[in-house]
Amino acid sequence: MTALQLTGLTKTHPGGNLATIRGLDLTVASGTITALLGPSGAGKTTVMKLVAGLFAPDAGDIALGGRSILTLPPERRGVVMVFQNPLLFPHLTVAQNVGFGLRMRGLPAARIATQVDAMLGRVRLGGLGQRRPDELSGGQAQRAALARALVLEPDLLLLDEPLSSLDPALRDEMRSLILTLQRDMAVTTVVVTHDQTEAVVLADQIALLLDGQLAQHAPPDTIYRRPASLAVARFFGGVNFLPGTAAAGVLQSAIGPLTLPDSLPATLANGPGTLTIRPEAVVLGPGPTDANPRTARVEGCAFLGSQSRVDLMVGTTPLQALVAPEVARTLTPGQTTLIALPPEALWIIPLGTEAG
Ligand SMILES: Nc1ncnc2c1ncn2[C@@H]1O[C@H](COP(=O)(O)OP(=O)(O)OP(=O)(O)O)[C@@H](O)[C@H]1O
Repeated sequence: MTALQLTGLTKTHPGGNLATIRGLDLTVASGTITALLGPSGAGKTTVMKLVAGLFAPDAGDIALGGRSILTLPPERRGVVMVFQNPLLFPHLTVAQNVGFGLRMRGLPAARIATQVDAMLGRVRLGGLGQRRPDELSGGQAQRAALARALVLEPDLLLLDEPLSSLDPALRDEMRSLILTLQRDMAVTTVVVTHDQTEAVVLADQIALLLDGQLAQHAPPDTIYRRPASLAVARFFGGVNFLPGTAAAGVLQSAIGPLTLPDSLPATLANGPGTLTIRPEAVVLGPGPTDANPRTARVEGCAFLGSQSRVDLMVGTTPLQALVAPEVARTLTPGQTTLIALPPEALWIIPLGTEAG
């Protein structure tokens, strides 16, 4: 078992007034990938450096496999970090770079050569071991950096923005390579990223860090459709928010009574809260009869590439829908249209969690 467990982790940087990381509790299950996601400055790199042993926390604990690693030096923690910039040694060959950590561990040369060869094959760099880093493409260099980390068979792999510097085609290739290797080696992994898409495509769980605190920790689909707060919903592109009061499966709101899903937890289905629905879940057209039909005025449409945004007004309440461009092309600003808000797509953010 090499689960990672952070407990009450707190860190104030020298000269900072407010703690950068405040009482962070986070568990990453053994063999899974968690994306530590958050906007620039949220404290993601600080958490990663605390775990790797490059910073010391003011308070809290870091345990790997059930044992505290807090007092261990970085090289004895069983943690390896792969940075966004591959940071290969320019004067060493690719094979020497990949074998560097094994040499530091004092392994015999023949065993290093065998392990390095096998790992280069796994990251599809077989045959390129004798090249220098400046003879590799950006994607190849990043695969070499991944090989250098994984050849050490770490208990915990920390990846810093592993896809963001790659072009879209390479991104897909790197993504599937990371997922394949991570599953094959069952290495507990934390991916640090500010990019929602990177988090969604790579991670089993997303830990969203806002202002040094854990805003929500859940599978990607849950965090998208069931945000714990307005700040979480906004971070994931949520724009439709309707305050109201819920009782008996119905929310009374500015656009009238809205039928809520049966699956809504009882704590959310009773009392005041803010209803949210993702823009891609708003249906243009009549929809099924029980799907909260409304008449809306089309305010405008914007072509976004694979989707179009439609700005709507129901009475005096603005709503946004994301639809296929061919649907948006049939709409004219000023016209009225039927829309539907399917109950299963509705979610309620309770009052008191609405900061941000
Ligand atoms: N060594 C340091 N000394 C002082 N302050 C620091 C240090 N490292 C980070 N900080 C501050 O801590 C805060 C969080 O920084 P951090 O790099 O952890 O955020 P981040 O979420 O990783 O951001 P980014 O995505 O931009 O890398 C920032 O305000 C930053 O200026």
